Amino acid sequence: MTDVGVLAGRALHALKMTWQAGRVTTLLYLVAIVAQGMLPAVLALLTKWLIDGVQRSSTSGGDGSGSVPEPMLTPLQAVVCIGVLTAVLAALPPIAEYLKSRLQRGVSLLVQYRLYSAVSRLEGLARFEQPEFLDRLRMAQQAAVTAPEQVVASCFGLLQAGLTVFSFLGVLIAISPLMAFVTVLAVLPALFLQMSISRQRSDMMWEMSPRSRRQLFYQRLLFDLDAVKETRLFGTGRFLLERMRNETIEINRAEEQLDRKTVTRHVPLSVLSAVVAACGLVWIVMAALRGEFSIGDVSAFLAAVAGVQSALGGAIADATAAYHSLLIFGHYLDVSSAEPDLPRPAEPRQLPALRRGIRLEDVWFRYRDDGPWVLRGITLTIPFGRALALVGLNGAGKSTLVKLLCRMYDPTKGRITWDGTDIRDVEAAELRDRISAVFQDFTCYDLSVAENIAMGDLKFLGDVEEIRAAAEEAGIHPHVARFPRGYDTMLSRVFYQEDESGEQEHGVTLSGGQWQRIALARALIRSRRDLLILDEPSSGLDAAAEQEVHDQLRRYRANSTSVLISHRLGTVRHADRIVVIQNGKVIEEGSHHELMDHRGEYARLFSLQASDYMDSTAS
Ligand SMILES: Nc1ncnc2c1ncn2[C@@H]1O[C@H](COP(=O)(O)OP(=O)(O)OP(=O)(O)O)[C@@H](O)[C@H]1O
Repeated sequence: MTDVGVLAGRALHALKMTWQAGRVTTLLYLVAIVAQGMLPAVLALLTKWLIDGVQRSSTSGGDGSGSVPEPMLTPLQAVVCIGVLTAVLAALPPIAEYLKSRLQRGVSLLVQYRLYSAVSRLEGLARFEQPEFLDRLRMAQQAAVTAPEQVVASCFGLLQAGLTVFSFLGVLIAISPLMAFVTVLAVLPALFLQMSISRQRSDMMWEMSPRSRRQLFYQRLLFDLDAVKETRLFGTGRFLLERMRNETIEINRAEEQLDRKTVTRHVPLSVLSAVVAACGLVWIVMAALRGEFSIGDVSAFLAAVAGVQSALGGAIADATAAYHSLLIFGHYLDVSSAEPDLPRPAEPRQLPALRRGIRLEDVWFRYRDDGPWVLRGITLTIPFGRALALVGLNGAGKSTLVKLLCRMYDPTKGRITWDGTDIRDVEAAELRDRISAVFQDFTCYDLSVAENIAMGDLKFLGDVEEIRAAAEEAGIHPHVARFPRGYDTMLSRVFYQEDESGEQEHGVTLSGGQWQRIALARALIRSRRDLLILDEPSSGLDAAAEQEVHDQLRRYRANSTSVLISHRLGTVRHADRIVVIQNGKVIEEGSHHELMDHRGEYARLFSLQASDYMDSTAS
């Protein structure tokens, strides 16, 4: 159970955000809530005065005598006030609703912006691979949209209910303290029951949240475009559907149990509350018949019992909603205040333009403290102005090494230097600004061709010449030239684009190889960077295209510092230096000819691939 102090802190935080989202709106909303909370009791009091005034006039001929106390207003004044206040009370709900929606929109904007800014401040990748963080992030995304507004709405709802209850009790105490006591007594049993049930409901929702997350996961697999392909082919749709159904059944079962408990306890307690209220009514009617209370008092009592009961019911519902929202809001606060995942240098150093080279010195790395070592004491140099190739079997650690070069993670042991400067002493953003890359698992953005390419360097967004030059270097320009709207063509299956007349039209779907060229163009538009990383840049290309892209890249890489990873050894043979990695260690290093003469792993792999081609041509 989360502690009350923590929940109060979160509620204050949510209220502060609401205030920041719109001060005037918050104040107006508060006024509307206070008015809505107090007006019913004021109306009950006015009604009592009206009835008492009418009774006095009818029993004493208007001379003001008799057992009924003299009301503060004449019947006419009371009627006018009742009319005006009833009109105000009728107008308030839509106004309050409008103010609430306005606040909700402001808060959502603020909260979402803060959440996603906090997520973008995480510079490394490690957090995004922790299931616990991802779960929290998912809950925080949910919370970002709904929780603050729910917390605020619930807090204001509680305030309104509290005001209604206290103002009714105030009216009753003025008539008779005993009557106020009977009213409270009548609602107490139901109140305790609701409190206990609401706590159990919140706990149940919390316990069920892992199931709800799994339910969402299966749901997504059932309509996600990439997943649908496999679920159709492998026929796994029904299997996933069943799993989703089972999660839902379990959640429903827990809800059903609690609902049954609520009904079986609620019915007798509600009856008890009604009996106490009825006894109170009998008592007050008897007392009125004895002349101890006026008819106005009886009417105020009836209004107060109904008002207090319904307000308390509303208050409990609001408290339950607030409790649940505050639990979820905790995830938002955790994520938005998450510490940086990569240690920041106390006094960041400037990164000089690369002149000598990048060096890995005895670099050890594992993804988790309890995981296996992926890199085991790698020492190698990427010389300035030279092309280095990394070669090795699947899982050898090549991509991991590249991620360390970009400082997506820090080495567990050892260091990486840039002309002698440890890259941990430099701001990660400054380091990355010096690097361009095509990753093995590059991103396909549902954006236009031009935007997809300019994502490599946003200063070229809108610069048609630069975008086209990068596309030509990557060999995608001839394809783009055939697209209906050239570089403005949307590359998406899930979004439409609008033509000049505002009509929606389909975008273009690219092949894997075409996407790879777009990713290459994105890396190439990031020109004049110190280091170019190419992790399998041509794996999806046909043989002729691969040859063409590599010839192009060779010209592009001449005299610049680059790292190329490829399983096609024919494409790495021209590199100035080739490093062979096996099980996270460098086992061979040299030029293509040196390594072939050495007759080690590289020579074995190269001959294997070459013989494969030879066999194919021979047969
Ligand atoms: N994010 C990660 N978390 C945990 N382990 C990982 C992660 N990424 C990679 N690994 C593990 O690290 C090892 C090296 O993976 P890496 O991707 O660096 O190999 P690679 O040489 O690039 O392989 P390939 O040629 O298949 O691309 C593998 O055993 C892999 O399972």
